[in-house]
Amino acid sequence: MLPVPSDHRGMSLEDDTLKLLIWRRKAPKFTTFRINSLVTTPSHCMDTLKLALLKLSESRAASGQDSTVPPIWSHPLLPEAIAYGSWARNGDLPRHESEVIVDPACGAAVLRGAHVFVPGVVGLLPGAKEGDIVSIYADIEARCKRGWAQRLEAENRYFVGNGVLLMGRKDIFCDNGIGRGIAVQVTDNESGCPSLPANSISPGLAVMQNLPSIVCGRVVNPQPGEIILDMCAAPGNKTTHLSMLMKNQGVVIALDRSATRTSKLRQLCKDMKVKNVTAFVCNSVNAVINSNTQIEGVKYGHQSHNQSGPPFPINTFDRVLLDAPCSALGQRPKLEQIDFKHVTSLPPLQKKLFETAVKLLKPGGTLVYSTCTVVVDENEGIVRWALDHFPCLELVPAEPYLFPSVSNQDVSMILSPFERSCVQKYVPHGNLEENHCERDTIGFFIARFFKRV
Ligand SMILES: C[S@@+](CC[C@H](N)C(=O)[O-])C[C@H]1O[C@@H](n2cnc3c(N)ncnc32)[C@H](O)[C@@H]1O
Repeated sequence: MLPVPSDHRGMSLEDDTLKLLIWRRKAPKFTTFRINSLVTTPSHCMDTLKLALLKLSESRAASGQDSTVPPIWSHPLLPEAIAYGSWARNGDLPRHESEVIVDPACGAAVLRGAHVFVPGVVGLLPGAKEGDIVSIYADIEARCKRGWAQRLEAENRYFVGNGVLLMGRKDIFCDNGIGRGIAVQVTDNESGCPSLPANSISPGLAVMQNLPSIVCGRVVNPQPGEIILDMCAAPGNKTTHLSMLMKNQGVVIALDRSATRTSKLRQLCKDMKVKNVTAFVCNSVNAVINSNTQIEGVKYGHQSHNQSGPPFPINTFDRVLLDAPCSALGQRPKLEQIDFKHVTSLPPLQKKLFETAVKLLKPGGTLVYSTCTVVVDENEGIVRWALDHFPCLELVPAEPYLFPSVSNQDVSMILSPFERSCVQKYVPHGNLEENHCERDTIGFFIARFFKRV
């Protein structure tokens, strides 16, 4: 069901895909990190970030830009979450004659504070040369082939920032494949998000993670010594959070269908000194031993587990996180068009994965279902289906709550008032000027179930 439901805080997004598109294009004004308490403290990371922001602000002051250091906070309920704000802005950024066209993913990265790397560039006007001051536009309609040499019409492009061109066409669109390095040093982006150097916080000390994803790990609430399944785990942001909450004690089994993403997960575990995660490349739909072939008496104790991959016997895990593959319409900034066919193809896969999750969960265990989308069929629709199909499941409050659930007509027809009060949903809201890190964030959905004994 699209578009997204209305929001009780005021703005209705029903039947208004355009508003969703506008919201997706804006970067949240806050950049959130999750601190790895296995190896560091929030205050250490906040001090490091403060220093990095101060340095940036000095260089901005030197070039005459607004240099008020963005605020930095730690979250009162989630000590592992810290966030910093954006540069203040008086008026619009100037637009320059010389233009660089980038692909939508590169455009979104610029809005998040990145520079423009060569592979992201699709177009540059003839005659553009190193040292030119340029405006950067994203090719939101995917009109340009690599090497494009004209201006894009206003309705097909989206302004993301300004910068200094560091190389000309010849180096960017070189004949022998794709060049490397920074093509445009971004001096100001449209979102005001600071361009902190990638290594501002050493790898392993913290990861950039949106606030609702951090809440999701807390809703799972894993305990030291338990055995946890993370069914769609890569690249491991939530897996490593679970492990951190368990103080590295117990077992986390991380599954993902993508081998490349699973390698990233393993690397993240290494960087973060996470020791109780074992990862497997696996289609999680098939992660349960078929009931006909179930091996009686196999115990997945903490010792044997490291050697034992999927499929697993039924009733194996204390807690299961199903952070499902989804349409990701809550992710922002995103500059691509929405692929509606893809959106409608997802609930059948989500249901198959859910069915496996229920089988693998121990009676008395906790199942958390989450997505980073705002589509009702992928969220409340799955909860309704699950409650109707699995009498063993009970919907329980997805605490801790940062956001109350959403009430609107669509959702009221699917979930009862009590059920609506249990789930947690982050949705776009009307006031794009909202200035709060819990409100100006990504779209996300969390539901928690208890499996009756
Ligand atoms: C929302 S992302 C997971 C993000 C991850 N939980 C984190 O916090 O870093 C969804 C993941 O599901 C994986 N996936 C998709 N279909 C799957 C399947 N049938 N079995 C296992 N993983 C699957 C994708 O490869 C992708 O990595």
